[in-house]
Amino acid sequence: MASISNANLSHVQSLLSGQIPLLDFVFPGLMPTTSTVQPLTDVPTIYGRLLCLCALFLLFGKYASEHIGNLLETYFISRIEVPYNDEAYDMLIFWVRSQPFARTARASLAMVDPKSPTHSDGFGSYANKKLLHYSPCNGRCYFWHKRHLFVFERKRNQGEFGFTREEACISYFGRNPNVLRELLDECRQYYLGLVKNKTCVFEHEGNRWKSSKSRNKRNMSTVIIDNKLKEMLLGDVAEFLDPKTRTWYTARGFPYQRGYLLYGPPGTGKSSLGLSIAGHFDLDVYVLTMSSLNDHSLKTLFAELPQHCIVLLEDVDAAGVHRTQDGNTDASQSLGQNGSPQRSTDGKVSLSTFLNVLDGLASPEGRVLIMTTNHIERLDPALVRPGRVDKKIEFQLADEDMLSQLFFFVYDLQLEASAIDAGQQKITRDNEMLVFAEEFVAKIPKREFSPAEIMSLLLAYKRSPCQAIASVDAWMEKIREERKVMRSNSWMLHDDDN
Ligand SMILES: Nc1ncnc2c1ncn2[C@@H]1O[C@H](COP(=O)(O)OP(=O)(O)OP(=O)(O)O)[C@@H](O)[C@H]1O
Repeated sequence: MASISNANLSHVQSLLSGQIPLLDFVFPGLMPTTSTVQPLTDVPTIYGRLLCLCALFLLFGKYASEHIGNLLETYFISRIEVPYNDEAYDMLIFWVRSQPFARTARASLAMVDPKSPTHSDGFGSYANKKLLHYSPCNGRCYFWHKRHLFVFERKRNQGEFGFTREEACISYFGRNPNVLRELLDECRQYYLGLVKNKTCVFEHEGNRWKSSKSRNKRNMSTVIIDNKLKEMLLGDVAEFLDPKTRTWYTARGFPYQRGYLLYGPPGTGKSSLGLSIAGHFDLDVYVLTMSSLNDHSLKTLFAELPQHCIVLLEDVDAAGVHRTQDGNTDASQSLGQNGSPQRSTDGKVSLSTFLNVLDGLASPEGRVLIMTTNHIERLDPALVRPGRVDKKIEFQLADEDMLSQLFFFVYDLQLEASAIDAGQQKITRDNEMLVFAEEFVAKIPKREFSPAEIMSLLLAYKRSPCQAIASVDAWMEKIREERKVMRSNSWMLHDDDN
């Protein structure tokens, strides 16, 4: 028996000493491991030899599996990486979240579903409040889809400026890249279904745009401004977005871009109009917050804008766009806060960079810039010159026509609901509403209150036009009083500054 086992062992030993160079040939890089292990096969006892053999096979198994894994990945697996800052990332993640395999992943990311209610259902039950949704995270998920085996990988780590960065990749066992493209197209369709009738809003994280939220499209009819002005603006944007206009610009060497400055008192509908234009033309909105930018990030962000989008820069006067006292738009001058020129060493945006970026040399074509301000007089003339700002549109406090439109805007919908009982009754209500509207308009001085203020009164009595009319006097007193207090506070602040 012993002689058999000794013969076997010596056979294995000779086999190994013969096979190891062969293994090194098949699996390059294995040499250092095998040469370390080879002296161990000379161990005299049978148990020692068996132990060495086991260790050798384990090492070999580990190496072989890695090597085979790499081979498979290189030659038999197709893969698509999806960058975090691209909208394709949202497309993939939203789709993954909706899939059954996302619910069974062992490592998941939990987040509150923004669409779930944030309040109780009115009967004290919180069953549906702040529901969580889960998506696979930090690991691999295998799933079957349309008869193919896919792998979804996602990693989260700390990125620049303390922002969380993620990486995602989707791969499948096969050599046809179209299978992955078809899957991503399915993700795209799913995402487009989710954001249908929504305006996608992007904000910046460091030097990158990131989709922040999508909000319901705001209908143009919900922004009450002079109708002619509205039509002029819609016509202007429509003409700009027309492909023929692009060809016209290109033929003449003009940068294909458009800029609007909406100015006027607070609460007159400037931002609302910007968002409703985006909704009307189905454009995404990119919101710029100048206070968190420097020259480099501003240039990078403009360079990464897609074709045809709206760039919204609110309260541009608060970004402190000024000229130096010697009249230069020097690069060392920055868009600091409170309108005071600052040196660019503090990492803010310099006026000259801002103007260059607006001139469009580094930005993609087709962007529509909408800037809003309450103080047009504080803006540097260079900023608002034609070419940078093509149209300046003034927003005003509510006049007679706007007051009446706002009144009907709030109560007209109720009128529609009550129109179920149609006929004579409806006509009577219509007449009644006209009388109410006239009474309401007559009580409020023109150009004293903003549409936002008027809206706040009407919404407080949204079910009772009579009560709204009855409350007008007290409400005006309250608003005037509040304004006085605010004015005296701002003088006090001003005195303190001195
Ligand atoms: N012209 C308007 N028509 C309809 N709603 C309006 C109008 N103006 C203001 N509102 C309402 O008032 C609120 C504030 O409006 P918005 O933010 O658009 O004003 P703004 O002019 O941009 O103000 P600010 O200059 O302070 O940024 C919104 O809820 C909006 O619906």
